[in-house]
Amino acid sequence: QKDLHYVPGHNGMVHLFEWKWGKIAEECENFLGPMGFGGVQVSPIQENVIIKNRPWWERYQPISYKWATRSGTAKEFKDMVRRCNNAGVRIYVDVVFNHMTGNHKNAKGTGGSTADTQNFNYPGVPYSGFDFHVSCPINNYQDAGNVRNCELSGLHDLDQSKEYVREKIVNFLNKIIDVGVAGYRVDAAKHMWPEDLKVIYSRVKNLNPEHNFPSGARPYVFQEVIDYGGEAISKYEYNSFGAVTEFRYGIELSNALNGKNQLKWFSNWGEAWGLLPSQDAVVFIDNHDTQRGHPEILTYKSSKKYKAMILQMAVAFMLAHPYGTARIMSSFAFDSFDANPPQDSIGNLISPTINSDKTCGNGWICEHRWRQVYNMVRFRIAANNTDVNNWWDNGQNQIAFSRGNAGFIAINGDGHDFKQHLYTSLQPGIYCDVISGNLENNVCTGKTVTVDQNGKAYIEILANEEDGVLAIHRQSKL
Ligand SMILES: O=C(/C=C/c1ccc(O)c(O)c1)N[C@@H](Cc1ccc(O)cc1)C(=O)NCCCOc1c(-c2ccc(O)c(O)c2)oc2cc(O)cc(O)c2c1=O
Ligand SMILES: [Ca+2]
Repeated sequence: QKDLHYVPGHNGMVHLFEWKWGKIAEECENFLGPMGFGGVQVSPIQENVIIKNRPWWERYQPISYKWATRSGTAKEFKDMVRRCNNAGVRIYVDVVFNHMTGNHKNAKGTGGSTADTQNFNYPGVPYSGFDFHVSCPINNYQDAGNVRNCELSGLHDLDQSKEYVREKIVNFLNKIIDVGVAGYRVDAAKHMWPEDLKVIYSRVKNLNPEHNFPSGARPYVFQEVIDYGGEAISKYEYNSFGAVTEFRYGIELSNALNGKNQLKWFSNWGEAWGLLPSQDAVVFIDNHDTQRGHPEILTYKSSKKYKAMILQMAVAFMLAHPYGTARIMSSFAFDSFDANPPQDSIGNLISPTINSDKTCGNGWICEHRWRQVYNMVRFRIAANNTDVNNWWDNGQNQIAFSRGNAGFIAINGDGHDFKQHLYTSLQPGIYCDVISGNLENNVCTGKTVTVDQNGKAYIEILANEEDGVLAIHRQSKL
């Protein structure tokens, strides 16, 4: 019997990677709330070790469970959760409890804690040698025991089968629930035993009713299990007691839009492709790790405008399709794997500036502020609880489908024009295409689409157009 998890509105969440708490609060009030985004995944809130040059992955080396990072203080975090909840945007915390740090001489944390890492001593928790697995390297992904009980990239591996360790983790997770958070992203879940995770989650409180959650609602827990297939550990070991990140989603869709797969095959996209059950899956195109380690996966890194276009097409498809809970990556520009987030000369994070055209500056990409992205989040809201209907394709990479009688999308992945009269199943009327523009002051700033008395419309996406997508829905009707 699955817990009633509190599932975010299927209108999508955005990962505001490395944003400061105060800035997230503003973004909730000024943009995400008004645009209908379901939630925000924030970077780890627990104190991490300070590493020279401040690589982004220093935040994945905890030194204590104090809420003290470069994103802000405990007070700033609490205030951000309150403001985002009030704006109708839920907060999901990236929690790191598989491990602590690697070996660092004179280790110092972002909250001032010290640790004797060579001797597994973390007074800030406190943890000592007894709380860790004996040091061994993870070196065999065909051996489930090795992957769970040894050190991931040299990071000291906690033993979650120990009552004392469970107690420290559960206390950390419950304090987060107390301030109104809606759930967690569990980092490196693949490296922890499912039965230990099940016990830990069962001890976490229900969501705090003071933040208008349904009474008895359970935290929405989504677990990072990097499973492309072929390893001893499977994503299906984790989805009976929580949601799981579906890593195959981004790969398959990127392949299709990179021409290695044909879009026509996506007519049965979902479990039939070996993906997790829809209600257990968190889906995304790229994430903070794949952006850096997997060049074949689409990212904002638009060395060519073309790349940016097909990322948008992939995100548009993800948001138009009902499968899974969609997460959008919002990044900072980087030119090397380890690159630090935008920071000043003394290591303080520099927040994005918001330009008059709603885009971001200061080295932040803000994919969630791209018109094609936020408009497709609104499409997802308008199409909530409907299925994929009226699938059409041209046998290659031109596809179209409806979502009940609430929405209709067409995608041109071929190198030639898309010109078709198609049944949209929408009410007759004039609709604004939300990819090429907005519905503003009762005018379409982009294309208009006329749906006739029979629900049919002429759909045109020329090969040389900037966006290979056309999308209309019941909220974009004049
Ligand atoms: O590349 C990285 C960091 C990557 C990373 C960080 C957080 C994540 O959630 C993640 O998915 C990846 N870290 C760099 C640099 C590094 C960091 C620490 C260290 O002790 C040594 C090196 C790196 O080259 N790491 C080795 C390859 C990536 O191996 C890591 C993985 C990982 C990658 C692929 C998998 O299939 C998998 O199951 C786990 O997860 C982490 C989780 C962490 O919480 C902290 C980590 O350091 C890591 C992590 O090093
Ligand atoms: Ca482990």
